[in-house]
Amino acid sequence: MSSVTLFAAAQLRGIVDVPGDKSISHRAVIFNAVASGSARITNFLTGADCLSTIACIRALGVDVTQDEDEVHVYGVGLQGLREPSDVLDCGNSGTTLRLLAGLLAGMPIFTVLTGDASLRSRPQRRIVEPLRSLGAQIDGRQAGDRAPLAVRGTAIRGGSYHLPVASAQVKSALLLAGLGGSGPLTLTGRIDSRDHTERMLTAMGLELEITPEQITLHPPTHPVLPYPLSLRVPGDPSSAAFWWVAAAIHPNAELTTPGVCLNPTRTGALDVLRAMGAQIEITNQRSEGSEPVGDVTVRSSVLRGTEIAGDLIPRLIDEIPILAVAAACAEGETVVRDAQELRAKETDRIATVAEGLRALGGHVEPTSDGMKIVGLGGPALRGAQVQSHHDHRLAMAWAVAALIATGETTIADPDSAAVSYPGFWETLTMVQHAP
Ligand SMILES: O=C(O)C1=C[C@@H](OP(=O)(O)O)[C@@H](O)[C@H](O)C1
Ligand SMILES: C=C(OP(=O)(O)O)C(=O)O
Repeated sequence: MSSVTLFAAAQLRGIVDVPGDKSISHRAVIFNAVASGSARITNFLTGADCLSTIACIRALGVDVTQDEDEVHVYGVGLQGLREPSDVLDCGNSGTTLRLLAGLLAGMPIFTVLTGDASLRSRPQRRIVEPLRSLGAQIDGRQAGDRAPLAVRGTAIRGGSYHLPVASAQVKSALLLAGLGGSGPLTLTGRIDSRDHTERMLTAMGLELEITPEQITLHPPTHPVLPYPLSLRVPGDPSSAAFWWVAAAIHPNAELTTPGVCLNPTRTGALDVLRAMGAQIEITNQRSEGSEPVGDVTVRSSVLRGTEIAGDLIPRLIDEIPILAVAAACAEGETVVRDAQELRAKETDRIATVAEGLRALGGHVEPTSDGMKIVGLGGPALRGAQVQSHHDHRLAMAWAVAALIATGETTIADPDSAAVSYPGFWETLTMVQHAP
């Protein structure tokens, strides 16, 4: 489909089972690939990014079966990955490329990691430099800053690294390299990004010492480690956020997203929506495997502007495009700061969010590390032609805007939503027609 045309919705109602979390789905396959047995993963995200991870792991000689959202991974142990006969295609997925680069840095095989045009334009020095400091032999275009990356697996040293940016991909790449290291690896600095890697590796029997200041990983001393980890993947809060904002900005709405991951490193969007005055109810809070989950209901709300900055940023980085739509419909100004990481995503999301919101009648000023949005004082966007630039989060953010915009909204390249949210467009129709 080259474009989709949408109109405002009369109402939004229903229970939306958002797909499994993308970060946890990637990790469940990658970590279990080097475990000492087989694992069953349910509610796996079948988005294109996680399917890229499965394809790469299979190319490394690991049996992975997939039947809809149920995946079985037959782990080969830390010594068992096979050298692939071709390059590994990570598609659009930064998580796939960066986590695999870290894991493969310490394996006795040669691999080349590449991806689509967007992924090949994203910075990789952030993983290449720290991995090299641990002894990794890794190179790529632009002195190692751009994929394709060539990884000549070698002995990895223990040591320490100070993370300058709060990136879970960098943190995880280093921890995965450390699994094959000759001694403990300590990470300091910005370790406050999503912590699924730490939770899952701990659940797989590895020894991690975690304090607010540092993480130390001890390489496994027994071949039975890591143990396989079967799990049900909780719902993805980054996907649920589209429905939370849709319900908050629409004047006749109530949407519930059950079973969403409520890991505190992921709940920044809920905190911001609450600060903006959104009516949010969280029920049925429980633990699923290593993660807290709960059911989130959001109702029509009157929103006011807020500040999104500092430590909040890593807790909602992927939700900024949809939070910008909420800000455009609020009363007063919203300022996003400290979010220069947005420029290193599938698109430069400071530039592309500002462009799209302006086309829809929003008042947005991009800044070097974020944006200023002067709200329209209510759901007063107007339909327009908007670009998704093949960025899944933009395609879905503009679809939510269309639900309250006047006239018709045409979104180019809507299929990119399937990178993280297969079924998004069907659900968009469903919530408008639920009784
Ligand atoms: O580790 C992960 O699963 C992810 C980390 C984040 O990226 P950074 O590590 O670049 O912040 C996020 O944007 C991405 O969607 C998923
Ligand atoms: C940035 C994202 O993913 P990745 O870095 O894995 O491509 C995203 O899903 O918004």
